[in-house]
Amino acid sequence: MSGVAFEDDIQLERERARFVRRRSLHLLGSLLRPMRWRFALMLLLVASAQGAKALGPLLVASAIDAGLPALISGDPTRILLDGGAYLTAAVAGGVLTLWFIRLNARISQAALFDLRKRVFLHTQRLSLEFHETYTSGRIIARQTSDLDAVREVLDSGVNQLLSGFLYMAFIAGLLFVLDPWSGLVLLAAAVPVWFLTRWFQQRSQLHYRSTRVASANLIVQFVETMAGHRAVQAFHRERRNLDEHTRLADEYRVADQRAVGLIGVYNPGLVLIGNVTVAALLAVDGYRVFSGTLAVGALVAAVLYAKRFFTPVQDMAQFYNSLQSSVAALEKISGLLEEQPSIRPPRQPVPLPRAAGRIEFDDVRFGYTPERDILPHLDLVIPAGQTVALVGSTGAGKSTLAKLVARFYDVTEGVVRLDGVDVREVAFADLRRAVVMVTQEAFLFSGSIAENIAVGRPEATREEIRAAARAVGADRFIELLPDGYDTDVNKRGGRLSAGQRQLVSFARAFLADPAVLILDEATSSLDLPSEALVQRGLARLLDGRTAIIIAHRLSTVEIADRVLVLGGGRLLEDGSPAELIAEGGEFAELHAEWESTTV
Ligand SMILES: Nc1ncnc2c1ncn2[C@@H]1O[C@H](COP(=O)(O)OP(=O)(O)OP(=O)(O)O)[C@@H](O)[C@H]1O
Repeated sequence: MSGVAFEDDIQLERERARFVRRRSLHLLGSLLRPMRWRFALMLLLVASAQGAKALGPLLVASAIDAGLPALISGDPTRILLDGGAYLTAAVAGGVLTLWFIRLNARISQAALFDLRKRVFLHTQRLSLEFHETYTSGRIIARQTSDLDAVREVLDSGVNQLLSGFLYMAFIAGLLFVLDPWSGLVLLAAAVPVWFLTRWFQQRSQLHYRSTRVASANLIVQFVETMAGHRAVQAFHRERRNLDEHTRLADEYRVADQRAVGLIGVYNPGLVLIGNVTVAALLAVDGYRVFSGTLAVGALVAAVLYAKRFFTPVQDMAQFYNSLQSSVAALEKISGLLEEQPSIRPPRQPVPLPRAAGRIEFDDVRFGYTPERDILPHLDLVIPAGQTVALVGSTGAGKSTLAKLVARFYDVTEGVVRLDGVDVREVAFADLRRAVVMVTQEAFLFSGSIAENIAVGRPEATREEIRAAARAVGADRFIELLPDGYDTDVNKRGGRLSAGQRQLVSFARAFLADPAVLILDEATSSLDLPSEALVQRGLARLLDGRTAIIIAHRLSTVEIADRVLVLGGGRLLEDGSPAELIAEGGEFAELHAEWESTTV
């Protein structure tokens, strides 16, 4: 399994390329399998339509060589039959084509619908660890441009490629039946076409891979700039971002230009080979007609076939680029789908329907990467109902410790327990109910305030939502909003301040009513009235549950039962705020510092 590991590589080594190809085909197969009978019917329709279309020149030859002489000697039957057959074949070809295009659209749209859903479901399932490194820009590229590339091929792939291929096969076959010598001339022309196509294939595959990588890089940079536009403006990064964007856009331009440039060689090459073939046929067959070994009708049919033979090649070549980008897209999507969540649900979950909230770190060691331990060794017990403030310098490992309790990551060694049960053995649903993490950003989803609070417990009634808001003191500002609880948070007038967002996220957590609450306190300083409001809301939220607060404020530390000072991933101090101040260690210093800045 390699997942998304090699998705930026332009040139894959042989073994890996084969693996990636197989993975894409497997994905395609799994998408089409449920519709295999419909797919088979479509193939049959495509084949029949092409067969009917290819009959034309043969009937023309028969009309000229047999029908015309019979007509001249007074018998119109043969030529009428040939004309009728020609008409029937043309109508049948048209009707069958219409039918298979419609069927193709149904099949391809159903497959895409399935794929779109799978990609969404899967990315949602992947663990935080994956999302932290893969970036949302890439996910967006997978969901948008890559799915579009796959759509293009599924929509017209069978139509262009398969029908083109079958048409050529029928033409070659019929020409051999009609006149093997002409068939041989056509076959000889296929040799340079084959070499030219191989050349084109190999180059365009490389170029198309680079265009996909370049387009994904562009999207990543764009999303990052837009998502961080506040920081961009605050730090006047516009110029630098523009330079970066220009560089990436230029890479994209160059890559695309190279890819398109290939068609400029390939297409005229094909046209040339086609024309030379027609000229060769005219020369060879013309001589044979002259010497009486070939009928005129056969010559006409051979020329018609030769001209028609190369028409689909051009279409197929044009289409080859879309196919390449679609193959590259499918390779990436299949890689993404191959990624496994690093946090796995337990095989035999221990039920924990109503946790009390006792947390225990037993001999825990943890690092995000094998090279570096963030928490080298931690033993810690937090009794149920205790409010713990985590303090420490930046990068000390406070968020990391909190993430281990919520099982966003698994420990490298040792055990984290909730109510005595290893968190790795608790069913996801129970763990998510028992442990809720309120992050600094206080993320709001699009929708109303009420819907945003209900995220904590989707089945909550309006009264329960109001009660939660009331409990944390969010009701007053909500009722003053234009539409109260129904105010859309993304509309003007519904835009909330940092403090208000915090209160909404508290109400959400209150409604969820977890046994353990983890709170990454916002570092941004609120003004004093908001801070007082948020602190009151917080106090009500904490009541009766275990809480771990990554604290950045004096007022928060003061409501904690216990303070843990973390430094370099180790517990440096542990005690009640009063005890630690009396001891005069690091916390006492920090406390004094906070006190001096808040007055
Ligand atoms: N996803 C990650 N992958 C790799 N390293 C990480 C990851 N997240 C954090 N780290 C590293 O782990 C260390 C501890 O980070 P953590 O976020 O736990 O610190 P913190 O004490 O919460 O800091 P802050 O107060 O600044 O939020 C840091 O050195 C950081 O670089």
